[in-house]
Order: sequence, then C-alpha cells, then structure tokens
Amino acid sequence: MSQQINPQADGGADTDPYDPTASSLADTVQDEVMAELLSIRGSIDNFDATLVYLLAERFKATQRVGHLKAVHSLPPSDPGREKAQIERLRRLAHEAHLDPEFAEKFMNFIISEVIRHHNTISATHAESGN
Ligand SMILES: O=C(O)C(=O)C[C@]1(C(=O)O)C=C[C@@H](O)C=C1
Repeated sequence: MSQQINPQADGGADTDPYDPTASSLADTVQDEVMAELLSIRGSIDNFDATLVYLLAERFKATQRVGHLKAVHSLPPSDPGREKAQIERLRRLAHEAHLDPEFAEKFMNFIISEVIRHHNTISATHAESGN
C-alpha cells in the first residue's frame, strides 16, 4: 500500500535520493504515530507521482494544440472552451466532494501555464518565418 508506483523510473539505477521517511517530526512523535503517518504518506507519494505523470501527459497534449494553433494562426486562448471546462470541472468537483473553488483555481493555474507555452510556440513559429 505504501509502495511507490514506478520505482524503476530512474532506469533501475539505485540513485533516487528521495527519502520517504524524511521528516522534522521524528523526535516529537510517538513511534506508532510516526508509523501511521509514514504509511499514509506512502499513499500521498503515490498520488503525487500520479499527478506528475498525469500533468506531463496533459501538457504533451496541449503542446500539440499549441503547434496546431501556431501553424493556423489561431489565438492562444479560447475563452468559450475555458468557460465550459471550468463549469464542468466545478460540477465534477462538487460530486467528488472537492472544493469547486479550488478546482477552478487549479484549472486556471494550469490553463495560464498552457497559454504561456502557446505564446512561446507561436513566437518561435513566427520567428521561423511561418
Ligand atoms: O483547447 C485549447 O484550445 C487549448 O489551448 C487548451 C486549453 C487547456 O489547457 O485545456 C488552454 C487554453 C485555452 O484557452 C483552452 C484550453
């Protein structure tokens, strides 16, 4: 349960400097409490790794959109699409008992980064003379 997903992500080399037991609490917490904390943290580590892989895949897809938009001289942002995405994600968040305000802020944070990437791709494309 507390095992990492994809423990061979470094190609199998035994060089991962990550210490899943790193903590500033060791001296202040009972052993049993620390054991339970570490067990829960094992799950948190797996969720965080999954989030990173999910975000990497999402950014791969949006990079493709960025190239398509640059080639066809389309604007980086699409407010109509964003409005629909945010409304949908707020609904999903509500169903999932996640704070819809947080879901919206998180989505807007990601989209603003995507638009920054789109602008970079567009500028590079323009420099290369279309
Ligand atoms: O679908 C697009 O047109 C995108 O550029 C992707 C994306 C997104 O990250 O989902 C980003 C910017 C747009 O304003 C809308 C959506």
